[in-house]
Amino acid sequence: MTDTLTEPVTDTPAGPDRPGGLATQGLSVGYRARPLRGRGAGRAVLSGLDLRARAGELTVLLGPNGAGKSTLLRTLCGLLPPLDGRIRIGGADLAHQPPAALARRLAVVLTDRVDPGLLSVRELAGLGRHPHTGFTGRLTAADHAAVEWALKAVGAEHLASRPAAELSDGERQRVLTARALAQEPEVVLLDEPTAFLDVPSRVALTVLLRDLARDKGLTVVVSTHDLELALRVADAVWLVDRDSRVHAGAPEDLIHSGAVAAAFDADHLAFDPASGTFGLRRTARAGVAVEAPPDMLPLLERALAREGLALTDPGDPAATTRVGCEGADRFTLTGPDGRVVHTHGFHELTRTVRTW
Ligand SMILES: Nc1ncnc2c1ncn2[C@@H]1O[C@H](COP(=O)(O)OP(=O)(O)OP(=O)(O)O)[C@@H](O)[C@H]1O
Repeated sequence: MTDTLTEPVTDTPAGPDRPGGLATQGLSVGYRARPLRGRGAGRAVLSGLDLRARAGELTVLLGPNGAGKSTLLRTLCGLLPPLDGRIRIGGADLAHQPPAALARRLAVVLTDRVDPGLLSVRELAGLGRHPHTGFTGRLTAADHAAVEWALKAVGAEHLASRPAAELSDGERQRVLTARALAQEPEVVLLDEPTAFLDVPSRVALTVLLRDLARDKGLTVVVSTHDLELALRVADAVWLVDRDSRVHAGAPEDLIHSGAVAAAFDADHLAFDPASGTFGLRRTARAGVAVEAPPDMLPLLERALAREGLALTDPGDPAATTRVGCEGADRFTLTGPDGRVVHTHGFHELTRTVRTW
């Protein structure tokens, strides 16, 4: 399912591709053996990659810990030399691009700690403009406007005058993303940009990156462990599986092929292809007959599953426990021995059935 660098630009059936984008051909990424150790050519983490991130799309890189996501992103931005193969940005070979030209086309946010020294947030974001400034490095009005826009886009304009060294992890992550956007590149590579963000901010940043890709024709590649969010928002996914194979396609392609489940299912975690969400594997020890309004059923199912009880039909004669709902969060429990207990709230409910 992977795209190749040589894939022709097509206007059927998928519609015309925008020019630009990022593509790899036969790419191997990894680490060369140190000369002193003198042990061969080094270790490939991922090999034979024929991948394509399209302009105008958010491509999300997924995979378990240690799968090689950071190694791939570092190679794509030129920080690590490829062990083999080629990388093209907008059709031009990465290896042949002068650093100054590359800096205008490609922005990167990695997970490395950045020491901002005495810079303010605005000045730190302003560093993103340097590939565009002249010899003096002085920012023009247009540069300042780009910085203000980028800070606003990531919801960090209120931080602009603060010393960057004082930022929280999540605030710093936003500002570094703003620095990359201020650069106005063709391609943006971000390694776990949502790692330190709270849930609403994760959603906001991921949607922002997708919208920027679409509205401005950017090529955006983001690694993340936010699987469900990525599968909902991303236009395309590169998924590294446990055997170091990379699957590429729309999220639904990889859900449908079983690649998502194969990469992440574990002892306690199971992927549900119908909803595109992960859930805890449940091994019910008994059934519980529940009579409750429909809006309470999902919450009761969650709470009781934690206690090893699976919901059954209210009329099920085999159910040893019964739960009735009286109003908002008041429950009547009938235990296996016929004992009746009235509880208030889900915590009392679960603590009670745990003792039965
Ligand atoms: N500098 C290095 N030298 C040698 N091996 C390295 C180096 N950095 C990482 N590795 C190894 O390369 C493999 C891939 O690591 P990488 O950091 O790319 O994974 P990742 O998918 O980004 O993981 P995570 O989700 O935990 O951040 C791992 O086995 C790691 O130990």
